[in-house]
Amino acid sequence: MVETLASEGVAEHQSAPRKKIGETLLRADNITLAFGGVKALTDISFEVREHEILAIIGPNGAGKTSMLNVINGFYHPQQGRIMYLGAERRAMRPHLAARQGIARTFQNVALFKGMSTLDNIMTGRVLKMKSNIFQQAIFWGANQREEIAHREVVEKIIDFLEIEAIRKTPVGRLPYGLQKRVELARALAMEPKLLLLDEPMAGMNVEEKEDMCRFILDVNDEFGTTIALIEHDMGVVMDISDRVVVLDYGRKLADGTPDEVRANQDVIDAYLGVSH
Ligand SMILES: Nc1ncnc2c1ncn2[C@@H]1O[C@H](COP(=O)(O)OP(=O)(O)OP(=O)(O)O)[C@@H](O)[C@H]1O
Repeated sequence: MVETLASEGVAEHQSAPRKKIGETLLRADNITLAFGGVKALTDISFEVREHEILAIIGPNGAGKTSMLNVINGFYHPQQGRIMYLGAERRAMRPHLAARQGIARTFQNVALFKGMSTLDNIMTGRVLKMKSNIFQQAIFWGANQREEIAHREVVEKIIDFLEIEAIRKTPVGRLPYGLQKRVELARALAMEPKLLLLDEPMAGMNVEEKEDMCRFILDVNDEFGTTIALIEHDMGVVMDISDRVVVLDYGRKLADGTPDEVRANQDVIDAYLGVSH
């Protein structure tokens, strides 16, 4: 359910400058994406700046997930282009986008349920591994050193996200909030420049949401990771975002700071259901 902009906590929020936002990391220029007769995105342009937390919001079906799928190369728009790290990005597959530093989590947790937390997070290192599985099977010398280096990165992330206690637990046995945290850990294991989070708080209770908010802010602060997230909880969006892009029926309705977006009449109308 989409909450209204007047949800609890929003009115009191004062956005305080926390950090220095950098240059444009990624820019979407006039993106149009259609599935047959359904236009999911129409002429969408916005940018994601280094070190910021950008929220993409909008009612159900507004095109938010489609936009993330365009950014990570899963969908190829019929029109428009993605500029990334100062250059136009050619059509690519998600694993190539991942190699370029774009990692994501999914609306419904997408983990290997029978595998442990540790092994799931290690899969986030696969694209960074130099040795192939045959070399790893022999496991000596350089391969051993590489394995140890990857483990060190993963151990740091486990420590950072406070999931030591569940490192050996199969993720299918974990409560939903912790599964979401493991998915975040796996995305972080890719050491992304741009982290895409699709509804990171969906289905969580208040306490789990507070934890996830804290981890998102910490990742952004301590690793300097740029984050673009989709979230329906307006209290969360207004509290943690530097900027907000609002989509509605596949079109961009507004783009600005939380305060600007909150005061935008088109946004208020869309959320209060004024007819178009
Ligand atoms: N693979 C697809 N095939 C056909 N139509 C699609 C596909 N993906 C998305 N759509 C359509 O595109 C529109 C935008 O969907 P999208 O999932 O991007 O919206 P959303 O804002 O993420 O919605 P929600 O908040 O419900 O997740 C919808 O009308 C949806 O039905």
